[in-house]
Amino acid sequence: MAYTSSSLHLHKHLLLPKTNPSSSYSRPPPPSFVAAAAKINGVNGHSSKKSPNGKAQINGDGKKGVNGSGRKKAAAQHINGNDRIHLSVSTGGAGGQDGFGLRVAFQGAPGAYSEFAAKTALPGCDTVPCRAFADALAAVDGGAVDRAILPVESTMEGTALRNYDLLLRHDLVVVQEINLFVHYCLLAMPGVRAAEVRRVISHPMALAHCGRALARLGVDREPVEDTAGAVEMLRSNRMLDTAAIASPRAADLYGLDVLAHGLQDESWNVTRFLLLSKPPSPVTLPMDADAKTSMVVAHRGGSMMVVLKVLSAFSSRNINLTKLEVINNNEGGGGGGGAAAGHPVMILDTSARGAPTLRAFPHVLYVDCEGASHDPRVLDAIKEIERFAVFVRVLGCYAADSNVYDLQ
Ligand SMILES: O=C(O)C(=O)Cc1ccccc1
Repeated sequence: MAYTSSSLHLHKHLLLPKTNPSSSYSRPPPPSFVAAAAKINGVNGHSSKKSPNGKAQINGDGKKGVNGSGRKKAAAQHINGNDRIHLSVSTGGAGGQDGFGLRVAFQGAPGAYSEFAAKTALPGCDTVPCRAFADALAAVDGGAVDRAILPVESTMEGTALRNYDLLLRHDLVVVQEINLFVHYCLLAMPGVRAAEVRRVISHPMALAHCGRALARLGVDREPVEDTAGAVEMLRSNRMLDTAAIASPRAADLYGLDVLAHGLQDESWNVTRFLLLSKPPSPVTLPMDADAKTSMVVAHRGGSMMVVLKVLSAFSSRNINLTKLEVINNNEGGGGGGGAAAGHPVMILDTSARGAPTLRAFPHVLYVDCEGASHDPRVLDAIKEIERFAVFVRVLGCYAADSNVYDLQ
């Protein structure tokens, strides 16, 4: 038994045709983004504690973080139709909140991509490293932090089913989405040459995204918890035959050499992250905001018929879908990479009176649509789906963010 998963429609902005970044970089940024850049530059270093050497610390553990002196201006690219324009920085997302005073849990060591995503979403936040994604979600669920950040899909691999599994087991709401260009570098201890590298360690997603480059190098691959953790491991163990795949920022933070840039098999490599909070959602969307609603639909099977009915519920109301992922645990299906391959999807049902219960569903759809969850058209579509579905849970309603941020 294994999950089968078919993604019918990935996040629409991640599917835009590739453009040549160098040609779009020459465009001048619109004034509003210049203003935002100035604001963020003032923020840097303000929220972070300073160590005696003037470097920023995260959680007082002496590690440098992305806020403070280690952080340069974050570049953002705005997508207008097929047009990519090199702009400047995130404004902090929905409602203009910059995240001051908020603690955001992420999986990995300081310098992990998830941390960059958190700082992009909420530049003023304090980031809290966690060993595993499950720990980050438990931290926000248990009230130890205010938010958690989770990568949920990438242009190269589609939905990160394991992370969806985790999300569904918790009573958390999606409050923001962030799309990040992910550039991978090959990092090694100072002085180590590429020819001396026998083994490459990194997060499994990073190893998968760089499969062709690693095959060319003819090295062994070893998965570790996260990209920055791999870099930290190299440095603390002074590994001279091993390289790590991580960001150029991680190279700066940990003082490693960059042996190669742009290791990813596809140049258009964007990861979508979700920022999660305990309900009720602390984010109030302006009435005129472009919103998105994420939901999970459990049904009795017969996926294609159900998919047609779901499509009809939205299309008859002129609502666009930005994601539709079909999850089945049919015997003999190709693996979808979910944490519990061969097992039903476990979803926390928070709708019933009394304590929320974890329920098992073999047939599930992950759906994102345009529009707010309180929009009458979206409400009606959900009502229609509830007539034939076993269970529907709205995972959150948040500002649609068509930016793709580039932290290179
Ligand atoms: O390992 C990291 O740095 C992460 O944040 C997880 C990850 C890995 C690869 C792409 C995006 C996120």
